[in-house]
Formats: sequence, structure tokens, C-alpha cells
Amino acid sequence: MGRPPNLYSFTDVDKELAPNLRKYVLEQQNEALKRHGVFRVAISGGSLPKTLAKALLALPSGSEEDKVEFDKWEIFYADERCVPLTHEDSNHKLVQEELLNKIPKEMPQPKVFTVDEQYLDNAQEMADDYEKKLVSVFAARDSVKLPLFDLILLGCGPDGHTCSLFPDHPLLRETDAWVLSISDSPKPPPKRITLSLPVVLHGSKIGFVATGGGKKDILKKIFETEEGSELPCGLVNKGAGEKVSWFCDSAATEGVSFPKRGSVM
Ligand SMILES: O=C(O)[C@H](O)[C@@H](O)[C@H](O)[C@H](O)COP(=O)(O)O
Repeated sequence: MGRPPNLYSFTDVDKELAPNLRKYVLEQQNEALKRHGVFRVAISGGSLPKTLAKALLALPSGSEEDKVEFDKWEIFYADERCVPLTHEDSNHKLVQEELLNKIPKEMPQPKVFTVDEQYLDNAQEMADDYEKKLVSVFAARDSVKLPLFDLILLGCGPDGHTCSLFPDHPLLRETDAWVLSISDSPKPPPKRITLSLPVVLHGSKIGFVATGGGKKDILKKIFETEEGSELPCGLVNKGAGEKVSWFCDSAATEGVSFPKRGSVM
């Protein structure tokens, strides 16, 4: 068995978690740029974009490794809701408002891969179309079975879901498709698309961000019980091991005795 995931716990989100998340993301960025000159990252919705923005929009220290090279970023959505890109439920709108719109206009901008609004009425067609986008970006060069994201950034729901992969849902057993559709999401809105579990597990690195006391019961369950290891977040931990890092605050990890670390430095 490989090494277990990393669980980082910080007392303060702004002063500690965000700078450590920045260091982690930029390490993945710098390695990816060395490997292939582009940084391919998948991002979820929920509270993640706000925390990510705190990390990435902070003033740079001036050191070479601490530069966010947005012009070399290709941003994808780990999951997206089947709503217009301007709808308040859209993950893209959220990422735009929290992060993209705040990147100084004079800086070169990242390339963002959104879902195609022409498929709003058919989640399966939207998923197929998004998968085609991934194929055109990833497979053309690598001719791979699975797309290799340099980093996948995820949240953890109170029921242990991640992306739009929900506990006990048949989508968890999908092994072929890269992008799946769901029409009965227990978290509204019901119609969504999501990366599949094999795509998530294949990521070069997988980072979770989970903060606040509302996460403490589910984190304890995921890290410390058999039942929790079968929840979507637990399956990512089990399947991807040391490639996974959790960025949490102490409110979220209260009561979790799984080995914790205080800093990525
Ligand atoms: O679009 C979505 O619904 C998300 O991608 C979802 O997977 C989210 O990340 C979790 O529900 C955690 O959300 P919070 O961070 O808001 O708890």
C-alpha cells in the first residue's frame, strides 16, 4: 500500500491556510511548466474558489517560485451545473467573480474551458461535449486513456461528496467516460456534469480545501472510519494516497486524530 494522504490543519484561513495553499499550487504550477510548458488545473465550486482567490491574488513575495503565471494556466471545471454561465448557480460564474475578474487586466489571462450553453437541456450531451474538449486538449498529444490534470482542486460536501460524485451513486462505478452527467444530484441544482472518479484519481496531484466547523463530523468519518473510506472523498484518499493533500482549518479537523501537519513548507 502507498503512503496515506497529507492532512494539513491551520488555525487561520487567511493568514496560514491561504499562503500554504498558494505555495502548494505554485509548486504544482512550476513542476507542470517544467514538464510541458502549461499548467492544467481543474477547479470545483462551493467555497473553494473564494479560498483559492485569497491564495492566488495575494501580493507575490518577489521570489522566482512565487510567481502565478496565469497566462500558462488552462482552467477546467471538475464539476459544473447545467445552467447558463451567467446564472447564480454556475461554478464558472463563481470562479469568475471570486478569481478571474480580479486578475489585474494588464496581466495575461488564463485560458478557461467552460461548458457549452447550447446543451443546457441535456446533461449527457453537455458531458459528452465537455469530454470532447478534454480529448482535444489532452489526448491529441498524449494519446492517453485518461486526461492527466496537473492539479485537481476539490471541495468536500457534508455527506462526503466531491465534484458531483455523491455517496452510493452509480456514477461512482463508471470506468470508461471521462465526464459524466447527473440528473438527480442531491445537492441542487439536480442537473450537473462531473469528472469521473478514475479521472480524479489519475490527477498528478489532488488538493482538497475544507474549512469551518460544519466539516468536522464528515472529516472524522472520512479519515477514521471504514464507512467514511467508501464515501467519494474517502475513495479519492484510498485510490490516490499520497498524491492527495487536504487544506483544512482547525475547526474542520477538530477531533480528527489522523496524523496532521501544520505547513507544506
Ligand atoms: O459545484 C459543487 O457543488 C461543488 O463542486 C461541490 O463538490 C463542492 O465542492 C462541495 O459541495 C463542497 O462545497 P463547500 O466547499 O461549499 O462546502
